[in-house]
Amino acid sequence: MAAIQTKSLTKRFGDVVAVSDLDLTVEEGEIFGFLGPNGSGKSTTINMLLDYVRPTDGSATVLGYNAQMETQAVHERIGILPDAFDLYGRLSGRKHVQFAIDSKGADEDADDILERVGLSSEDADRPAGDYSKGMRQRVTLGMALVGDPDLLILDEPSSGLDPHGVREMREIIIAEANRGTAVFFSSHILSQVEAVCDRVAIMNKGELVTVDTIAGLREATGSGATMELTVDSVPDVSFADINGVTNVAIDGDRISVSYTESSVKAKVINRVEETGTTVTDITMKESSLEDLFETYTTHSDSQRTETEVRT
Ligand SMILES: Nc1ncnc2c1ncn2[C@@H]1O[C@H](COP(=O)(O)OP(=O)(O)OP(=O)(O)O)[C@@H](O)[C@H]1O
Repeated sequence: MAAIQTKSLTKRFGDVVAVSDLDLTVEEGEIFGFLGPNGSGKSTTINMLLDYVRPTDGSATVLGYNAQMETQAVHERIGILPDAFDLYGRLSGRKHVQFAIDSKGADEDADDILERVGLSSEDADRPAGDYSKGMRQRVTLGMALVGDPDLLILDEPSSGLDPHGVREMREIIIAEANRGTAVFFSSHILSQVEAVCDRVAIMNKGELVTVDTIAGLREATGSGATMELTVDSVPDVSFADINGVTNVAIDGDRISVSYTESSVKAKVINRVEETGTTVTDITMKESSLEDLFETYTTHSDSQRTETEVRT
């Protein structure tokens, strides 16, 4: 059973097509990144999964339950970290978590949950009105973890966090996934997605432009990595027969080889050294996730398909 499955899911607000014909499957236990620039339809999709917004067309299931017809069953089995959740300033973090435990009828220990999200006992007893953004995120995430959900839906879990907070949030997400929980999270902080996600979907202007692993995206866009070799003499070799080499450029004593498969590196170096040339230095340049993201989302026509990207 899929954690999330949407079929032709569509939402129009008047003339604006916020989400168009979305077919998406998130498997059980998977960490799935839902990416896209502002206004690309991420929140609207999440809101349809939670039945906060009704689709114009299409359907969605969450943990096998119909998101529109079996909303209560969905909400009982998932944990949600909304985009902007206000804590009650006068209540402590511990009281918030305890409140979530009581209202879900769960029998968990608030302290265990607070420990899982890294909120110290001292901080947990202070009023939430005094909390930093990172501490508020921890409490909200703690509330989402109550009831041991099979799926966590996190809308921009890292927004407003400093790099340290982002790293900690990432560690919490990985720890929860290791407990078997599927995690579906929207983000535009691409480096975070790269570090934790099994797969990512990229939305642009309401349309799904691709679903793949990060490695798969690199391969599909041909924007793999470049290895630059500094050599003591320029060898007379060709790399054309090496699978995965996409470009070769020679400039003085430097040979730049772009490739999409990492096995290429050793083959290229061997080929150069077989000619008697000595490689004196090697530097690597991987295209960043930002580059990949740009490739998929800055196209003027959002109707682009995976096949077009590949060519
Ligand atoms: N209630 C609404 N009424 C009218 N238009 C809406 C409504 N909600 C969203 N939209 C529009 O739908 C489109 C998708 O918005 P959505 O909030 O889903 O994008 P997003 O990818 O979550 O963006 P962000 O990263 O900024 O949160 C936008 O053009 C937005 O203006």
